[in-house]
Amino acid sequence: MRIDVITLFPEFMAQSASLGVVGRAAERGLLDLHGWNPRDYAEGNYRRVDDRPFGGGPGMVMLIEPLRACLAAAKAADPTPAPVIYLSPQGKPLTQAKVRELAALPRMILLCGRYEGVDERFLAAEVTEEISIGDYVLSGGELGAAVIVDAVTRLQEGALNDAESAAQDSFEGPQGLLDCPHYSQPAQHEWGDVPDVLRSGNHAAIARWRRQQSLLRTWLRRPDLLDESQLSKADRKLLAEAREGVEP
Ligand SMILES: NC(=O)c1ccc(N[C@@H]2CC[C@@H](O)C2)nc1
Repeated sequence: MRIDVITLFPEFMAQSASLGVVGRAAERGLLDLHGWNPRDYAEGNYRRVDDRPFGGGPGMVMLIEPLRACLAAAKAADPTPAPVIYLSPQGKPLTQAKVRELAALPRMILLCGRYEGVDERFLAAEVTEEISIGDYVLSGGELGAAVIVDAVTRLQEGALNDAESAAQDSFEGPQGLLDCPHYSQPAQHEWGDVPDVLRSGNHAAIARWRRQQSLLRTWLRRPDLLDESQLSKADRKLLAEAREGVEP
């Protein structure tokens, strides 16, 4: 997958995509990441990318023309069509379903704003969709872009080996349940022992326990994610059994 990021801080994107699973995927050619800096496309000896807002008020607004030239350069670099996605608190909240949709694309262009934001006329003319990574304000869209790069890259075929299978992650299953608890060495510890079932070698029992824990945890922590009408008969039975004696 090719991802082009328009940002005043391309070095930030390069660094965040050089680590761990994403870094390895990039090395494997599963991610082709390019940074584009609007300042490189700003005219004049000050190379302005921002200016004061009409109507007054604090802060600065990113100008149309440097962004327009920068986006044109990114598009000219590769003929593959791509949605232009603007990161902002006014965007549609990012979900794993949206991540899966984006991960299936051959390419996307991520636009990261700074200051008070981008001239509305650029957004109206060039942006396909706005995405928010949560209901809070950041100083730039780069962290949102890094979140999207990470989330879509780990879903690329070959990015994760079996042990890291994405399917075990929260929100990954068909019902989008939270992940179950995980344990490793030591089996006994002053903070508690590993549940016996996990050491039983009984893979059916282990899978059942993990599913039950995911159902219970989702019910306790994120009931908004649990649509019981969508649960199988087996899952409803597991959840009922787990609920006994548990106060939400
Ligand atoms: N919640 C989010 O996804 C988010 C995205 C961007 C952002 N800040 C940038 C700076 C100026 C404007 O481009 C928007 N804050 C929050």
